[in-house]
Amino acid sequence: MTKLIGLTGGIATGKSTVSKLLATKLPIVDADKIAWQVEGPGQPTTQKIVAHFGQQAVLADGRLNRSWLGQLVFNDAQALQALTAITRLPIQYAMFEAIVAANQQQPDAIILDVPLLFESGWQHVCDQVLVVTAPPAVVLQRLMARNHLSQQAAQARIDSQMPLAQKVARADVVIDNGANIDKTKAAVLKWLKTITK
Ligand SMILES: CC(C)(COP(=O)(O)OP(=O)(O)OC[C@H]1O[C@@H](n2cnc3c(N)ncnc32)[C@H](O)[C@@H]1O)[C@@H](O)C(=O)NCCC(=O)NCCS
Ligand SMILES: Nc1ncnc2c1ncn2[C@@H]1O[C@H](COP(=O)(O)OP(=O)(O)OP(=O)(O)O)[C@@H](O)[C@H]1O
Repeated sequence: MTKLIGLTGGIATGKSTVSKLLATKLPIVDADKIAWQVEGPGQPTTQKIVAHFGQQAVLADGRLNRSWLGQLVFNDAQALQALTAITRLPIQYAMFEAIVAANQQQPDAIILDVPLLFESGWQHVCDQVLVVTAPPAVVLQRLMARNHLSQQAAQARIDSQMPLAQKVARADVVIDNGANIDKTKAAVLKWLKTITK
């Protein structure tokens, strides 16, 4: 039977990097990608975001104004809670659809790449949960570089999530992505052998 494998970790620890390594062997359901679709121009969820946060939440062409909204919610816990209350269920529903579609190929496992896996309760339907980690200073540097954020803005994003140590404590498997990518690749391939036929 197809296993459901949760893949999570702190922001910018390297979930997408690990997910890309796994994607060569297993189907991936990517919650961030699904969120982009659910929050696309004219989507019901986008309309609800505008109704709550105002017209500034979208750009002139109807796309979500991610930098404006990110700046707001990652510095205001109540705003983040309001956004999550609007987006959580539509994202989960779209994820169920993607899981059903992936299951048609009867793979050994389906990877659920979900940044907010524990916060959303997905661990309860997963056979195993993989948590990707890296040291705090490395995470901060990677986040600042990738998203062109100041140290303060990057730290605010990190602080808006469940602490990484709590995620690690709940992991079945910890993938350390603090060093170079070759080390991570070796760990991922080793784990993969335990899952695939
Ligand atoms: C706030 C938004 C507009 C910021 O967009 P931006 O392009 O700058 O960031 P991106 O979407 O790439 O998210 C980056 C990371 O932020 C973290 N993050 C995103 N949403 C949330 C949230 N609701 N709570 C805590 N952390 C979050 C995740 O680690 C994610 O990987 C965007 O993240 C969003 O719409 N979030 C709500 C949807 C959601 O919950 N997505 C997560 C799916 S599990
Ligand atoms: N082992 C590594 N060595 C150097 N840089 C890395 C390594 N792993 C990932 N990175 C870089 O760090 C940044 C964060 O990685 P990635 O996007 O995979 O994290 P993520 O956990 O998916 O992030 P988010 O939670 O924001 O979606 C990216 O710019 C990526 O290229």
